[in-house]
Amino acid sequence: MTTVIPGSFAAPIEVRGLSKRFKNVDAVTDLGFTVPQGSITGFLGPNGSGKTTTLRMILGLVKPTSGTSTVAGVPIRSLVDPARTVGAVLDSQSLHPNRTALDHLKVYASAIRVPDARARQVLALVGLEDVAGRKAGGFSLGMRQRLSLATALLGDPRILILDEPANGLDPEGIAWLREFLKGFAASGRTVLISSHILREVEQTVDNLVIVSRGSLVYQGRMEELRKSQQSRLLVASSSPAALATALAAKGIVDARSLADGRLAVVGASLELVESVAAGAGVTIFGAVGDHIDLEQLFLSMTAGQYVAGASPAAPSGYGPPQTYAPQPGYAPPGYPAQPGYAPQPGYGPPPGYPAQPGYAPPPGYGPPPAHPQQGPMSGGPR
Ligand SMILES: Nc1ncnc2c1ncn2[C@@H]1O[C@H](COP(=O)(O)OP(=O)(O)OP(=O)(O)O)[C@@H](O)[C@H]1O
Repeated sequence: MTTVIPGSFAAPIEVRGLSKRFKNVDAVTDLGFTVPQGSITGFLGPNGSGKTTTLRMILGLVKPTSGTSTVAGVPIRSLVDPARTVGAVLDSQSLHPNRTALDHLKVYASAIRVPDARARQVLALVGLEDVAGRKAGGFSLGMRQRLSLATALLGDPRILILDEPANGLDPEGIAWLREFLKGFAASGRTVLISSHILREVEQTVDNLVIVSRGSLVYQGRMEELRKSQQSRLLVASSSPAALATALAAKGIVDARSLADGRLAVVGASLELVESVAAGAGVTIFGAVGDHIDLEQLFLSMTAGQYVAGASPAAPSGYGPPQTYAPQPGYAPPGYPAQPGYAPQPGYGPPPGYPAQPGYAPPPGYGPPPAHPQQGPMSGGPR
């Protein structure tokens, strides 16, 4: 059961008309979506479709060319205590190799002014307490991912943003992450998790935002997308046209001719098709079941066949749900209009966040100078 956090009426993450152009590359174009509270929202798209750029804009690490985004109802730079509202992992590779897991966490605990004791707590949360004294340089990819996640959890945030956290994880690691995130969301908190492989997050996410070439192609609940998957029968017969007519007379109207001469029939069993064919004097030469899986659907959506707001155009009768709009209830009534987002010169993480790799913070800003490599919001501006 989802717990609603009192007083938090704004959507955890709201993106409106967001665009980013890098010189001559349109990385993100007029993107809009809402991440519902308590959801684990998968942010999916092929490599280069603008996911990381979007996450960086939401986190205030990249200045949008146009559009707005809010976290907990306000532009991220307006959050009073950002690390306690949102934790993010953008790059788990940027851990200092000679620093122990515990020391790494203490550095960032100090930067966001949480007690050192919290470092041990988050290590336990991600199952790394046994390697607290080991240097991160010797960590496997999975351990690095966990340590990055622990860093993001230091401020006990109610929103987590994770960029490809399942990347390179083995099935056991993915299963662990799934259970962790489900537990996180079950307490009413919210996760936005990106991936370029639907299968990787299919069992984890309950809501989806799918992008292709920087634009939205689908937004909605996972179960809606699942429902759109239908099995069909591919029937070879002596007269596809006569069979289609006979099926239509029995109320089976979704029967289409394929280029190979077979009839693709949706919503009828083989027994029914055989009996209708027999009644119409049509001979069936053979029939096979055909099931399109979610990954195929995802690939077809991101191959540019579908556009946001349009009806699916797949000739085979398969496609995503007809409406790509947010689900009812996902945009709370009375949700306040977003103020214009006016990024500051020298755009970067909001005050209260440690420095990011590649990010040049103002003097005196960020964690201890030795190795400002990662924090509750890791990664740097591009
Ligand atoms: N700093 C930059 N300068 C120029 N182009 C950039 C920059 N950052 C990203 N891009 C381009 O913007 C597009 C979107 O990249 P982005 O990294 O956001 O996509 P992505 O969906 O996260 O991809 P991946 O899954 O490979 O990380 C790509 O064409 C990329 O080359």
